[in-house]
Amino acid sequence: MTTALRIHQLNKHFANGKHALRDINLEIRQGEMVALIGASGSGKSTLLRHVAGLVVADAGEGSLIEIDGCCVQQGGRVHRDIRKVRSQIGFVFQQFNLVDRLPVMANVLVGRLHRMPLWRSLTRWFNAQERAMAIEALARVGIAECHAQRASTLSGGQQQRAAIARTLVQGAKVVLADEPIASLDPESSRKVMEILTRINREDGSTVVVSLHQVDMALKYCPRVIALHQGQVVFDGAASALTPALLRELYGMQADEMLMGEPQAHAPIPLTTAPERHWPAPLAQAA
Ligand SMILES: Nc1ncnc2c1ncn2[C@@H]1O[C@H](COP(=O)(O)OP(=O)(O)OP(=O)(O)O)[C@@H](O)[C@H]1O
Repeated sequence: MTTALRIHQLNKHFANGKHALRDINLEIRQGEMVALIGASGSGKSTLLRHVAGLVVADAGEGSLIEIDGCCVQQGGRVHRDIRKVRSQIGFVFQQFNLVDRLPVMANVLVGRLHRMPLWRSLTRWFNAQERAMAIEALARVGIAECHAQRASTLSGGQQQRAAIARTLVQGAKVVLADEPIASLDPESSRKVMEILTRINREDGSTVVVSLHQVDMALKYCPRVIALHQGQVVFDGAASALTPALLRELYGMQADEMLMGEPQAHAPIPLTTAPERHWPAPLAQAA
């Protein structure tokens, strides 16, 4: 299987001196569904933003990020062809990043802009085929009937689904989702995770999703990468990440990571990862 994402020797110091990412080396194969977990401030967003080329790493000979063999950034410089590489990357944000006053359809069609001739992207003139594609994407995420509504009139969960539809019309090979369920209720969270799983399975897209809730990571993602203070402290099968190991890695912070939102309904398992039942706070698990 080909490598979808390669990160080599990545370090990031912010201007205030914070060493946010430390010697990150990772390889993610095409078609994997991977959870990025870690306590608040562990570096999840910073890492995903580097992968999308939104933030540059420390200057350094060896540092490299590649998507599908194409350079995103190297040695602290974003590649000159970053626009082309970015067209392969769909980014789903915690706060959806939709234009509130525009209809849902127009928000979704934004995903096509990079594939259109310049004159059309400037005038935002979309043809019938593109519109049909947007409706189909909205149908896949279950909100086709909302296409004409202003984005601001949708619930949080529906807005996040519209944001995912935008990555579908974009044709992104790699979907990076940064805390996509952090501001959603349990039912909406479950729907969003199931949609991401379906995209991964049906389209073969690589999905990397950062999550606060360990239970959601284990439920939906066969592979988990855990960050702690900017370092990768675990990278392996979800089934290997036991509560004891989590406590070893995070100490008291593990309790907070295990206390996800209670599930409104028992979710349908969609991954090959075994169903896991976590004792609520780790403190009680010993
Ligand atoms: N622009 C910045 N300038 C300085 N420090 C920053 C900046 N952005 C992030 N940091 C710091 O880098 C560290 C990692 O932050 P990051 O947002 O990546 O963590 P996170 O794991 O995504 O956290 P959360 O789960 O709370 O979103 C934190 O200590 C944060 O304060």
